[in-house]
Amino acid sequence: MGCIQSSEKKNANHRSLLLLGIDGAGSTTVLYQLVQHERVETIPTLAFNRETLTFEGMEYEIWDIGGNDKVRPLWTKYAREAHAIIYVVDATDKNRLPMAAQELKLFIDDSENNHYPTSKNPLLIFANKQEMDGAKNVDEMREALGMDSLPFSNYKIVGCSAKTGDSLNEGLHWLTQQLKEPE
Ligand SMILES: Nc1nc2c(ncn2[C@@H]2O[C@H](COP(=O)(O)OP(=O)(O)OP(=O)(O)O)[C@@H](O)[C@H]2O)c(=O)[nH]1
Ligand SMILES: [Mg+2]
Repeated sequence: MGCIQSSEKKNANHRSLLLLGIDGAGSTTVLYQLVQHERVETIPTLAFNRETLTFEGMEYEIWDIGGNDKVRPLWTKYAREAHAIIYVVDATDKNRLPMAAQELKLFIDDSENNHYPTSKNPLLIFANKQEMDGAKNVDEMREALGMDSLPFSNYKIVGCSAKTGDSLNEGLHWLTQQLKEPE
């Protein structure tokens, strides 16, 4: 296992995305909804899943890294060559929201040490499982994740449901706008 390597990197429309989130947040479900437009039965990701997706003219290589606490230390290793991060949070899991916030902060601190420019690159947060009762909305998530104290100047939180596919494309559309070369 190592950092992201790609022979396609020279393509001006190629971008690597890192899909992260603590275990059970739904990152693998997000991945396959984006790529296959269907909800797949998942098992916990022990290492990573890698898929490619063409979206609005961008050729994405998406790396979904497991969120189990044994795998989390690998997040920063994959971050070096990523152009953007998608962080998936289970908006219904109030007990584990502090952990999701803490892991995002740790990732950022660690990434800065690895020279990953988290303060410049865009961050998309999916507040997932919105179709369930009691899911926290975007404002509640911003507060729960302590976004005001994180060094991201360019982030967006999108409420979504990976189960139904709702609003995933809205999030990816925003990210694509951020990643396009200025004309
Ligand atoms: N209700 C609901 N369940 C979801 C949604 N997204 C994912 N799930 C469920 O949440 C569970 C975990 O989903 P995964 O996609 O495997 O989670 P993960 O973040 O990849 O977890 P790890 O691989 O362990 O890091 C599964 O039972 C999914 O079906 C959603 O939008 N709504
Ligand atoms: Mg997974």
